[in-house]
Amino acid sequence: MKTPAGSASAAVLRPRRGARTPWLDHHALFSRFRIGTRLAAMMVLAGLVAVLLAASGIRGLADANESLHMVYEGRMKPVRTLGQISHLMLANQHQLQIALGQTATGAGPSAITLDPQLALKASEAIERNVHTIDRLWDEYASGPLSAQERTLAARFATRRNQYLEQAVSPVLDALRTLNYQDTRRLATGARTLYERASPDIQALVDLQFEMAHAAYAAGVQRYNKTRWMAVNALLASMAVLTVLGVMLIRSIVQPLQAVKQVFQHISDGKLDSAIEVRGHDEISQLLIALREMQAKLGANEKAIHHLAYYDPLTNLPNRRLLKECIQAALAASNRDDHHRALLLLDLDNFKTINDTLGHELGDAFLMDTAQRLRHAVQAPHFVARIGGDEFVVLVDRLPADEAAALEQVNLLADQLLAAVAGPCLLAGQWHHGSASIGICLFRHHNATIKDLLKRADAAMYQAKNAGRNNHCLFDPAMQAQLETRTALEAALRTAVARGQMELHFQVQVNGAMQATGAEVLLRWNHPTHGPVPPAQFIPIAEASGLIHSIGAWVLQRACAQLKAWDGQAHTRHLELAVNVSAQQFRHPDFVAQVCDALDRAGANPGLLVLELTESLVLHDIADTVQKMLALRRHGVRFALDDFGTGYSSLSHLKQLPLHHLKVDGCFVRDIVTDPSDAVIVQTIIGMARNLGLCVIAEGVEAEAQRQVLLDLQCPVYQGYLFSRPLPLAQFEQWLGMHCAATSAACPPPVSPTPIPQATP
Ligand SMILES: Nc1nc2c(ncn2[C@@H]2O[C@H](COP(=O)(O)OP(=O)(O)OP(=O)(O)O)[C@@H](O)[C@H]2O)c(=O)[nH]1
Repeated sequence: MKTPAGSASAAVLRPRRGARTPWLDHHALFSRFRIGTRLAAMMVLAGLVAVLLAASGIRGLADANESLHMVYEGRMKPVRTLGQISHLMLANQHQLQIALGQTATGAGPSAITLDPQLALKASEAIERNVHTIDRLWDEYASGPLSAQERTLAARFATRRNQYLEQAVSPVLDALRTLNYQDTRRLATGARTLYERASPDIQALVDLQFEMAHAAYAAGVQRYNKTRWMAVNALLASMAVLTVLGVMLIRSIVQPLQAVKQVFQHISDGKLDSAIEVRGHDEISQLLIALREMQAKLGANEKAIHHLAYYDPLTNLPNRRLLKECIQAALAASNRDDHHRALLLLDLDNFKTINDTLGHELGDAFLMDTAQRLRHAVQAPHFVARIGGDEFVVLVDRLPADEAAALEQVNLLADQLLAAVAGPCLLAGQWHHGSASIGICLFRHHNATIKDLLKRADAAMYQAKNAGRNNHCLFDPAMQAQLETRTALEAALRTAVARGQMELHFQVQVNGAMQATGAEVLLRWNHPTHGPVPPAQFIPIAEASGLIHSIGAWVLQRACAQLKAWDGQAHTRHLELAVNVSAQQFRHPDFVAQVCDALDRAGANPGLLVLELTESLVLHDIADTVQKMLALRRHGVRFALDDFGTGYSSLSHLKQLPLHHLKVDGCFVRDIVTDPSDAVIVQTIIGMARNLGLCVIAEGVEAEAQRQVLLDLQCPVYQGYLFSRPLPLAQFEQWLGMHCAATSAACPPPVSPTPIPQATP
């Protein structure tokens, strides 16, 4: 039997309280959402992070661009402008030097004049430069200036105005008048004013460089800050995304591993794992489906186990489970000194309940009996139904002392018999059952399961033979009987082929002592055991299934005999009655078997009488009638054997296509002395007459019995008074001696006569 799955498996799938694994908590959080939703959320989050990082990068680039712009536009352009102004002022000095370089000589020192062309050119260039300086300065001064710049610019503007007004304007006049001396003097003054203004403009330029450097440093700082923020944001978002990603992956992978584990448990046959579902996602739904599947598989396995190990009718353990328990008891008996016992309980005459009340009530009786046995047998003992009306009780842990063990087991057997004997209401009537119990004690693993069951079976048969409703202990002598039975079964298999089987014939005569037929009786002459009684070998043949081949052989021989007698005048009228066992009759091929035997022999079917017992006929009345009618259509006749001992009802009799009723010998035995037997026989004869049946009285052993039967107008007799069953040759001899040349078929029924007074 399967043991329940270990708690380890449950622990894997359902962590202990307070020791919950982290993934399950993540799972609890995550599994509230579907996996698709989780993945989409993760992607959106990653997208957002990417957008934020890109935005901060773009912003950093914009800041850097702004810094560059500031350096160029704000500082480099003024530097160039101021440089141009300085350059133009220097260029003016240069023009003056050129103009002073070529002179014309007049009378006296004051007669020296400037070259008109060069003077003109210089004055025009200086004028242009002055205009350009004005424009550039206006351009510079109109731009955004810092306070320091404004201070420096104001100083430079003063110097420039001095330069223009005190130097440039007079010098232009001197140039136009070509006055060398004035031009030379004013040029020197202009240089002085230029040199005074030049440091101011240089200070302005230096300031621009300082401010450009400061703007550059601010740009670098902003760049570093942006880079720091970007890198940190990237690292932080990567860390967050990694943690979330790992949690997301674990929230999917680990539950999937749990699913895999559930599958593993299921494939290992552990179907009671606790599967905890804590979310609503796809895996949770899968786990729910798995839990349902596991529950269904568990239920199916239980059902299969129950079907395999329990009897569906009584719900008691069946033979298979019993064998496993006996095996365990045998193993345990190896380790201790306890006695143990098997009690095989077979209900007495249970077939009769089936036959008379029907199978349904038979089933009800079995269920009721099972219930009683269940109550009578307490743990550690064990009761099982092993088939039909057979139950086995395994008694565990009896005392080591044999006498004490026997005492206990006998007590239990008495209790079981009392339990079976309790009243049971069947079809409105109280029924008291009884049983026969075979007991077999064992210890120290001294037998196999088969041995033990065989021993209990042998003891049970002993109890049956001892009159039923009792129990019997197996003893080794029974073992010998068992072995004999086994040996007989082996010998029986080859008995027909070896010519050990023989038919004997017991004559049946009419009132005029004329032979009307014979009953065929099978005899087995065993080479070493001698003649084996039918009561001994027929049950073996039935139990082993050999009855089919033996029965077929008997039919073939009987038909061959009918054919043989057909050729002689004094035997051609004789009927041959063949006993048919229940197993043989129930075989689906029985009708074909009989027809085949008749056809092969070419015998007259009207002379073949098949003898059926009441219990056989009533077992399955519909099947019986169907088979009898099929054979009847071929001309075969039927006799109801042992009539009066069973439970045939008139309604059953009416349905059966019978030809003979055989009155059981037990009514004939005391017919002379017991008026009730005479009344019974007379009633049977009267009834048979009314039903158109021929009566044959069995067991007629005395002339007085024959006389009474004759008075009762019994038409046919059989018994030792006329002849014992004889081998063929002696039977034919008997026929020759007693009724040669006489012909007598079973006479028609006659009207009943009053019952004669029995003589004491
Ligand atoms: N109702 C019913 N009958 C069953 C079931 N299984 C077997 N049987 C019948 O039980 C009967 C067993 O009969 P036996 O034990 O051979 O004979 P018996 O009449 O009990 O006679 P003894 O055992 O010799 O006292 C047979 O007729 C079977 O057909 C079952 O499940 N339900």
